[in-house]
Amino acid sequence: MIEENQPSVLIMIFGATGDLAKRKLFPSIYRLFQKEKINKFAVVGVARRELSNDEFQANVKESILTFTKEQENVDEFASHFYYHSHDVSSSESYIQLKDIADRLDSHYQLEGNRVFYLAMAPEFFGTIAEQVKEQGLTDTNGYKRLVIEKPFGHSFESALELNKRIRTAFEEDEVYRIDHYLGKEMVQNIEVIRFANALFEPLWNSRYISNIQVTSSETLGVEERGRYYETSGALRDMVQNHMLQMVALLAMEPPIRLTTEEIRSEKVRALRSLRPMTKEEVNQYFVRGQYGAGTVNQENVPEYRTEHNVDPESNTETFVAGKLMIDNFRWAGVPFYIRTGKRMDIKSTKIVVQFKDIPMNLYYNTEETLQPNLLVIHIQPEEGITLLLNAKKTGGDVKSTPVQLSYSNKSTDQLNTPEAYEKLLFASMRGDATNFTHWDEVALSWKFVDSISEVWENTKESSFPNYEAGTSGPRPADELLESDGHFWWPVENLDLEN
Ligand SMILES: NC(=O)C1=CN([C@@H]2O[C@H](COP(=O)(O)OP(=O)(O)OC[C@H]3O[C@@H](n4cnc5c(N)ncnc54)[C@H](OP(=O)(O)O)[C@@H]3O)[C@@H](O)[C@H]2O)C=CC1
Ligand SMILES: O=C1O[C@H](COP(=O)(O)O)[C@@H](O)[C@H](O)[C@H]1O
Repeated sequence: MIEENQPSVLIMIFGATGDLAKRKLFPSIYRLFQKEKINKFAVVGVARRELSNDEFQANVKESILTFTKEQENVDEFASHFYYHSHDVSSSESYIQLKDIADRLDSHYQLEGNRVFYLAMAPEFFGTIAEQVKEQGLTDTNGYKRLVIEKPFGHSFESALELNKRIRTAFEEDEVYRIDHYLGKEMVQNIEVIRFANALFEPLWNSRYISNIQVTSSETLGVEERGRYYETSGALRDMVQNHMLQMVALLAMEPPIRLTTEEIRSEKVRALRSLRPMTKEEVNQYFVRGQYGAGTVNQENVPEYRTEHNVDPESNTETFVAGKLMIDNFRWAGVPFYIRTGKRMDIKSTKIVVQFKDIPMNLYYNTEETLQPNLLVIHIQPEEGITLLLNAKKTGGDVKSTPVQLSYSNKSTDQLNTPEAYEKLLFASMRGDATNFTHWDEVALSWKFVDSISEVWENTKESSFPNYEAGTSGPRPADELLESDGHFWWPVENLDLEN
């Protein structure tokens, strides 16, 4: 059941001295507090290093100032934070944590509601879930929920193993697997655009749509995450979760109701319809890349293989492009192209829906530049929608010209959209699991991605590095579309401002 606003809750953050807690979690909880969405709450931060409550609260205040640039009510806010120095493998430490939790529960009247937020390296996820149960932290009168960060496993087998361990302590409906793309405003908007518009709903199928392109490009490199990224690559880091989640939302059938269960079940059906590939077909449908040295935002940047904690002969992909076919009645024959990479020319996530040409175009003779209709969903950095149409060129002759109808979220609502983590944290407190990934989605995504990684991990890519940093990726990614008679719509030309 989804609770009303102002849930009372004790949040236990495992990994409270880490990067995610500092950059995303403390600022998100602060914004919820400032918006008065929570007032009866306490946070226990858990990590190995020794800190007093005062030192921890000082860290929280510094994070608020750095990442929100605000400090109103920050002392009062930080007074809700407590710290427990803890090694995740020590049972004794969980017993002390239980004592702290019980005391805060009664002090703040939190009704026994507990969110366990795992913001630590994934190898600890299973142990923490088991320990919080064994040491009685989950024996509570209120709800108990586990919010779990990515990556959820490294393959289908490892995800299955992790899931079994978690499920010894939490039911599936108590597990909130984070995919932060599902917290993004315009990703959540996909369903509304599709299902609330008479203009699009009837056209959303293979009769009218030529292809759909989903691009998520980053200018950042691998930064300090070389050790993790070497075992992950762009396929596991971005495709298994964010990219396939966006495809599922674009491809799913309308749910019969807007409930968590109905939406999830339609997403699962869409993922089940992904056309499987044989080993021989993988490189026909998918292209991998790795960045070489280049220039990004006027700065010279090194090649991936010389980044910190990266093998100088690394076979890890930092770029993936792929063609997904969804073998069901609605999408037969319509390619869904996806593309994601690090150190590309632009930071941008966009979806382009390309409609088919009309059967007979009266303007072919007079106008060479007639374009297909496009619906562009701008996920980030700008948020909005653009519809590209053809209209009459002003003047005497009957000639057509492309025109754009644009809606920008920010300029229309005059609001800063809430950060994804703020929305997801609040949803987990309220028991709304709609924008978290169900185990069935995770399992299907891993099975699909495993079929690609099995081939890539067993064949060294001799062309690596095959794209220069600061570009739009390797040439074979363009050829993937050209062989179907398509091309990638250039994301920079589709900006809302243009
Ligand atoms: N950072 C980000 O932007 C994102 C992170 N994530 C995910 O979030 C999770 C955390 O990432 P991030 O914050 O970057 O990681 P960090 O390495 O910055 O933080 C790890 C945290 O774990 C604690 N820790 C490590 N070992 C132990 C132990 N044995 N017992 C108790 N605490 C321990 C560390 O504290 P101490 O050293 O004091 O013990 C620290 O608080 C990962 O799963 C990551 O994949 C997902 C998306 C984005
Ligand atoms: O999950 C991840 O996402 C980020 C990209 O997120 P965005 O919101 O900035 O688009 C990516 O940099 C990171 O490697 C990956 O783990």
